[in-house]
Amino acid sequence: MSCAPPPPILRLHPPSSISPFSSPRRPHLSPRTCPWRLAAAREMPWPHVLTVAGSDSSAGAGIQADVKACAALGAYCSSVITAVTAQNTAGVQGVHLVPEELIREQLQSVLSDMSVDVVKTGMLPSAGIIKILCESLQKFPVKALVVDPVMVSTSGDSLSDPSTLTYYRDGLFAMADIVTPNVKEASKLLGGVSLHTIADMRDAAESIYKFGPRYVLVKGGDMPDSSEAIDVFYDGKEFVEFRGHRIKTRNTHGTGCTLASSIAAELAKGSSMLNAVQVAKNFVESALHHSKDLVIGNGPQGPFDHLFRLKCPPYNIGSQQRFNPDSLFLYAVTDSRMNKRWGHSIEDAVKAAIEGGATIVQLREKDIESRPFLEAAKACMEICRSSGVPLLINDRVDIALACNADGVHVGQSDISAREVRELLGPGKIIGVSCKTPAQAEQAWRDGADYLGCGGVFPTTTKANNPTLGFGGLKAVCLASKLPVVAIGGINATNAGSVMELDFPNLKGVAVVSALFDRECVSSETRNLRSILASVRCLA
Ligand SMILES: Nc1ncnc2c1ncn2[C@@H]1O[C@H](COP(=O)(O)OP(=O)(O)OP(=O)(O)O)[C@@H](O)[C@H]1O
Ligand SMILES: Cc1ncc(CO)c(N)n1
Ligand SMILES: [Mg+2]
Repeated sequence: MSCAPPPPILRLHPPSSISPFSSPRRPHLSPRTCPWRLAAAREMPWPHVLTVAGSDSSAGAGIQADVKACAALGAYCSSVITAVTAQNTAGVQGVHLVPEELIREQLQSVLSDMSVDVVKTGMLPSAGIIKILCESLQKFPVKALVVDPVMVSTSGDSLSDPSTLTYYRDGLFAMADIVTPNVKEASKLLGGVSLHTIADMRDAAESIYKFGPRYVLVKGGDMPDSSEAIDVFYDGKEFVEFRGHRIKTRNTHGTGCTLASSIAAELAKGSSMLNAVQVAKNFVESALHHSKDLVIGNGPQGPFDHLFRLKCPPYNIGSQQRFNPDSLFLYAVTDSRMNKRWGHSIEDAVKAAIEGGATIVQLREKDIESRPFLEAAKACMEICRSSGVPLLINDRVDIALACNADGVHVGQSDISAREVRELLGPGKIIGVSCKTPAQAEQAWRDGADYLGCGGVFPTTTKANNPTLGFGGLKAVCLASKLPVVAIGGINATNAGSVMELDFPNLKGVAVVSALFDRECVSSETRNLRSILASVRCLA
């Protein structure tokens, strides 16, 4: 079958009413009327954020920041430009508004054709522009709307007309999933109240919530004299304080735009709001950290590097699958002493576990020298890659980096998941051993992918490891926003009872001695897998 390519964009007709450069109206095509869509055998959805914002000539904030942040987080970003600003690291020198009809036209062009998941707004400089946006969103509803009510630049220059306040409060906010003012903007929205403390930020979030958004995040980036950058989140019932390290740097131009578009990107990828805000907050903090010493421009406030992860060594775009929590179903954790006892090499043990149906493997080698460990890890990587089973390394980030493992598992006394994430980059899997709801919360905040919770039963594999029982496991599962794998004393006799607990985020069991302190690792694994499968199907 031959597929016609998209027609070229021709400008053969007389100029339209909008500007001498605009092309004639072309019909808005639906997928069914696009012959070239048939060319794709398997269509892959691409999370899509549309930013409706102003251009920043210094490219640290505005549309330019939004496009970079979305790209860094794996979302496509289209843009409707509301204004063109002349800015640099010293401040805003000029602002020119795009004609309202052309803004309407841009919205129509993108929203009618491009399957936008989330709209994020930045600089909406006039009341008329907000009105046009509300109308367009009514015509083309999207999954979520993130409103960053940009009013004043950090340099103190005004970026919106005072008449917009009413249109934000009485129009756009009611359509918004989240509104993200900084303290100055929150104050303006509330008629000039002064905000100095966290308690003030909470009060402001509560008042702004009354305008109708589903969530409010009052950002504290500009709160003076704090070693932490604290943002206050409110969902109408509860407050959550998002606390991060305050990075000492002049390069904070565009943090607000970046935070809002990162939230939008995560929502477009399917995250919950709380998770999206946490990922966005971590992303801004990491970007500032990696950019703190960069120098661009001579003014007081410089841009930062949204694409810092491209410079991180293990950033292998496309080489890894995204973490699939179902891979925790039967988690095989190796132990060198057990292997020695049975005369197995690490490679043989891993091969046998995979043959028997292990769905993820962790090398937990506590008494082996670094060099032979790395050699074995490289060999295990080949085995795991060829079978599509992820391989994680316990604790040793250096070994994981050197063998390009799929991730690292850390305990409470190892370096934190946040630090591991910094070292490994975004594409790797990070697991954390947790015994309490508080540890589970921290692991999620630190950017981990899953929790190992135990010991569920008494175990001899790990010394001084208190037993949690089903009660402790339940408490962690209920508190955890991450998938959980149960560990500790699990074997063929009791694995079924763990799976029968049926907590939604309890994805599987991790086993050490039940597989590796045995002569035939593959048949032990096969047996355990069939026990697990008799309780729960692996999706
Ligand atoms: N120095 C810093 N270190 C760490 N995080 C910061 C720092 N400055 C701001 N942030 C964080 O960046 C995010 C954006 O908040 P901020 O208050 O700076 O927004 P904003 O004033 O709208 O930014 P801008 O207008 O410059 O784009 C928040 O999560 C805030 O906590
Ligand atoms: C265009 C634009 N949007 C937003 C901000 C806020 O940082 C800015 N400085 N410039
Ligand atoms: Mg801002």
